[in-house]
Amino acid sequence: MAYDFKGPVPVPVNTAMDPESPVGWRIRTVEMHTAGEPVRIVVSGLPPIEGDTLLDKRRYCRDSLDRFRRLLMGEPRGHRDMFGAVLVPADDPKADAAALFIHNEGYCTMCGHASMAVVRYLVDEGVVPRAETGDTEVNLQCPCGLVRAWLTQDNQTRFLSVPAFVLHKDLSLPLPDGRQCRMDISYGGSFYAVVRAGDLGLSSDSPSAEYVRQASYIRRHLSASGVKIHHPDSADLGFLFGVVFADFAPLSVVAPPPEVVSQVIVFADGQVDRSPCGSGTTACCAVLHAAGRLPTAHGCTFRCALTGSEFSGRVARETESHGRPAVVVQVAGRSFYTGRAEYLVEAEDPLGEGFLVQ
Ligand SMILES: O=C(O)[C@H]1NCC[C@@H]1O
Repeated sequence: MAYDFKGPVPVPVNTAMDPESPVGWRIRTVEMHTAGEPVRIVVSGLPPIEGDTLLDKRRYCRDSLDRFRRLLMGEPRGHRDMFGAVLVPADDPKADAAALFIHNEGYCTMCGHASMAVVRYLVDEGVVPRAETGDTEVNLQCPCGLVRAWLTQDNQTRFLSVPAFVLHKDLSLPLPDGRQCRMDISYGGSFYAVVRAGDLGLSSDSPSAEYVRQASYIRRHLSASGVKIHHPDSADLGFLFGVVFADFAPLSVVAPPPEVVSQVIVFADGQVDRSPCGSGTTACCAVLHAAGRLPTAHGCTFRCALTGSEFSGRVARETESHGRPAVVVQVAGRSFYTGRAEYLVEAEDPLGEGFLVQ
């Protein structure tokens, strides 16, 4: 499959234009999905993204180019649950390419489903030449760090994420009926609160709006109770990105390792993942491993309870992160093309910069 993007620096720069206005820019994208979750890959047409490191570039986009995120993610070009990846030159010499991730609220630090799509795209484009036999290795720099990935000959992607760890174990979450339920805060390239869906009365039949409501309750509770979320690598990584509602048995119960974990992930501003969420799966594996419930190398299927789409996940090895026990998790899935597009904004369009209906 051939697209217009060629080479490892995919952002042609038109410096004559005004980055303060989206009018006149022609932003080209390749549209994909991974396990049902959209990935709008921005391959060209954005203003120059300044910054020495990827985290600097992420900050620059947030502070100076956010109108482009809003117009690409918001309506009428996108929707509340749209997700994107912006390809930028890598500053890590070990990386083949780098990506920033965008969603309905901002810029996340890791994205498994989008990394899988970007890896396939980079190989199809020839940015990373496809191995004649066997898997093609692609090193993708993400804001959280370097992600090693492999594309198989039949276009499945698997990746090894950055070290994952449980930051807060066994926090107590008060429920409206006076009971308390257990919650962990776990890092899988982004921080997630991991709860058992059943403890909050949620099941695979529950509407997605109910998951969104409960995620917002959990966020409010964590923020009011002053739970600190920090990552020793960078202050930019230290924030709660989402909530994993998983169906595993209470972690205090002795049970065999799960074969299938059914889960729903809500992230950013009430955005609902259609996929099992690569970084959420990573965070979930770290919780299960820390609880002695997921031995190293035990393969597990992670299924999105809303769409039925699946990733496989397993702890590849134990490691440590700044003196804390951690694990390297491997996640695998598959991405598909859905189209390509060129987006523009007309000067007379009062809704040109995009919007979201609450
Ligand atoms: O796969 C993932 O990691 C993600 N999907 C949407 C939100 C997360 O970044």
